[in-house]
Order: sequence, then C-alpha cells, then structure tokens
Amino acid sequence: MTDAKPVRPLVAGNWKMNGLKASLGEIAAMAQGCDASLRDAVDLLVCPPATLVAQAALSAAGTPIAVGGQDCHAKANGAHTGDVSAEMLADAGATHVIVGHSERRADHGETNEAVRAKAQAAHRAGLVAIVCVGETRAEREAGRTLDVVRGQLAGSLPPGATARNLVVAYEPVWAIGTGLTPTTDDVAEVHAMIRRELESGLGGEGAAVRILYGGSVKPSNAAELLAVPHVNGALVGGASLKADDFLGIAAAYRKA
Ligand SMILES: O=C[C@H](O)COP(=O)(O)O
Repeated sequence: MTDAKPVRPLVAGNWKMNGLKASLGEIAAMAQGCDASLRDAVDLLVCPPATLVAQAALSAAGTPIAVGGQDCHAKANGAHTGDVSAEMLADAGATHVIVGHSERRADHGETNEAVRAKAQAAHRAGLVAIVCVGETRAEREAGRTLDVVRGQLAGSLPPGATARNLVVAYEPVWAIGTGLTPTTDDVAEVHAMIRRELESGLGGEGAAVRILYGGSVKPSNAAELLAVPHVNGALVGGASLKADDFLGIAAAYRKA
C-alpha cells in the first residue's frame, strides 16, 4: 500500500438544506479569497442545494471553485417527482455530486445498492461521484467500524471507478454536526483500510482516489485532521457556509 499523499487534495463544502440566493455571495467571497498559493495547493468544491446549483455555477465560472450537487436520482429522467438527475446537475454546471451521505441513507432509507446506482448515474452524466461512508456511534462502540465501512464500500462503489471519477468521503455519523471528531489515530486506521480496499479493487487507480474526512471539520482542527496519512481533503458541512471558515480549512494545505 502506498503511504504518502499521492493526490492533489480536495476541500468540498456541503451546504445541505441551507442557502438562499443571497448566499451566493459566499461563493464570490471564496473565489476572491482563493489566492495563488491556495489555488496551487488544493481543489475547492461547493455543493449548494439543488435550487442554487445553476446560479452557483455561473457565480463560480472562471474561478477556482467547482460546484456540485448533493444527491442525484439513478435515472436520467422520467416520472420521479421532486428528484434531480445527474444529467440535470451536469446541465446546470455541476462537475461533482455527493451520493450516499449518511443523512440520505438515514432520512431516505438509501441502501448501498441505491448509492451504487446513483454513483453509476453520476459517471453516466460525466460527474465525479463523491461516495460517503461512515459508522454510527453504536457501530463504533461495538467495535464494528472497519467492518461497517468496508461493507459500505463494497456495496456502494460503482464499477469502472477511477481516480478521476471517484472520491470517497469517510464521515463518522456521530461526528457530523456534533463538534466531536475521532482521534487522529482512529481516522488514520479507517483511511488506511479504505486505501487498501481501493487499491485491491482498483489497482493503481485506487492509490490515487481522493479519500476525504468529514465530520465537524473546522479551521481550528483542520491542520491536524488533514495531516493524517491517506486523508486527501475534507467534506465540510456547517463550516462551509461562510467563506472565511471554508478558506480557513483549505488554508491547512497552504505551503509555508
Ligand atoms: O457533508 C458534510 C458532513 O456531513 C459534515 O458536516 P459538519 O461539518 O457540519 O459536521
């Protein structure tokens, strides 16, 4: 298994069900605050709610900020009221889409099979799929973290994945929005396992797939979390809503 950070990092913001048109100013502020040294060091992505994807993509055009969706339907179109397809996101200017976030798995009963179908849809539409995995508090306390995450990976990763069309995000459910984070040793253990699984499933491509950590990442803890081996960036919720906090997290990658 490779042990260095083999890929360019990615800091991705997931706005969840937050943000109105006025919030697009934060994307403009992110672009403005993304100076050359930050641009050289890290890729930046913001995933606003579906209502804002098209406008966010227009706001971010010509800047270092990419725009993504937070979920997509497995089908390209059809009678699926309220759903948004990967093709629609791509048409709106998105380059990425998050699939299998624990809030989707919990709130909408999304299974690994459903997540895999959504990741395949993302690829069909030419989007990068950010596949989320992570254990609940009960699963961690039962010592089942590695088995749970390994099972989610096996069930959720789409065939034909490469380092260019797949990102994996490890998000312990109990760390999301709680201010709690795993120890760096715990993060290292899970990320190393994910790397081994990716390398065993995808060979050389698996060594270069970006593995993000998510769950209560803030400017104050980003440097420590992002320095863990096989942590190739962050998936940030609450702290991605404000440009200063988001850039403060990305700044962990700024070269001294
Ligand atoms: O997708 C992002 C995560 O769920 C993390 O959210 P959080 O940074 O608010 O804990």
